[in-house]
Amino acid sequence: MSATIQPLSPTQRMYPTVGIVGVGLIGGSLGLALQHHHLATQVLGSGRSAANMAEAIKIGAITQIATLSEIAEQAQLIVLCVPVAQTKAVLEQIQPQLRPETIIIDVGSTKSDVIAIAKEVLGEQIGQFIPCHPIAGGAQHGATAARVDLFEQRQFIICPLLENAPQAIQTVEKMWQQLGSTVFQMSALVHDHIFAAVSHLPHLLSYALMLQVANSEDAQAKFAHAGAGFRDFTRIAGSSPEMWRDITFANSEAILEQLDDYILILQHFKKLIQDGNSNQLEKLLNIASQSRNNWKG
Ligand SMILES: NC(=O)c1ccc[n+]([C@@H]2O[C@H](COP(=O)([O-])OP(=O)(O)OC[C@H]3O[C@@H](n4cnc5c(N)ncnc54)[C@H](O)[C@@H]3O)[C@@H](O)[C@H]2O)c1
Ligand SMILES: O=C(O)C(=O)C[C@]1(C(=O)O)C=C[C@@H](O)C=C1
Repeated sequence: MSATIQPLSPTQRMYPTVGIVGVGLIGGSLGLALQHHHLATQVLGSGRSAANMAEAIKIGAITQIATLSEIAEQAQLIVLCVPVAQTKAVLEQIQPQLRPETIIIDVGSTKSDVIAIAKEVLGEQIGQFIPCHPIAGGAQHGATAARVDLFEQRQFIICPLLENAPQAIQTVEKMWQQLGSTVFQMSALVHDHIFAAVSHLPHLLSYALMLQVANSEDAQAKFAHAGAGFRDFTRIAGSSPEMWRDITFANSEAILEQLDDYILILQHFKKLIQDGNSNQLEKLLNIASQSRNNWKG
């Protein structure tokens, strides 16, 4: 845990120059945190929107705006913090200048698709790519939403490739531990299955409920009187539509499985309500309530 990890001296910095591609919520928070913990001397940032990059400089998330070529030439660590469907375009631009000692990691919410793209673009250099995913975030997006403490007391997942050097994985692990995260390793398949259930499906459900209420004739009255339950359930419906469109299609197989199971439960609930079967409904609500109350998340 972060409390037991000693800070590094400047000479021990693992990656003196870090390049962040996509300086939004995650990229911006990483830039702030790396500098706060003195883990990088220079943080180069590359992005798609000039206004967002200006904000990234203003809040100090990056020390300099750079092109992808400059990042590939100068950074010891490159972190891809773009929506997952942008991975291919970014890697294709980095690959021609990629130095053999540079490590690339990503923070994408899906892993199998990102790994397939990285293998396709990087070919024999795939060992330099370490697939990652911080389980930290929020519904706001862009550099304005960046937070220096975003990764503290959060999980960080690595889905190592056979081609990755153990030493390179250890260095990435150590960096995220210094940022306050607890690091776990798992396969991409297991990762995508788990997060389809506990992250991707909940986001789709939240968007769906928001749509249902917003599209109803008396939407104004509903919004005017909605309380904490609706607010909690729909918080994540304010998340980036581009990011969630990409995640949904990147992990569609696992998400569809979870969606089918969820629909079965909803249909079962519907039948119990139609039949007036309050005993059975209460039994199921009890199981769910106990599971939620026992969950330490
Ligand atoms: N938001 C979360 O809760 C969360 C949590 C964990 C992981 N992630 C993953 O992190 C990544 C970034 O998410 P975010 O929440 O920071 O989103 P964000 O929208 O805040 O930031 C993404 C940034 O990438 C930039 N960008 C998009 N395409 C680009 C391109 N081709 N080249 C350069 N920059 C480009 C955008 O302009 C934006 O500033 C996504 O892959 C997402 O799946 C998000
Ligand atoms: O805190 C939030 O709002 C989040 O949705 C964060 C959250 C999640 O827990 O589902 C979202 C996407 C990720 O890839 C990781 C974390």
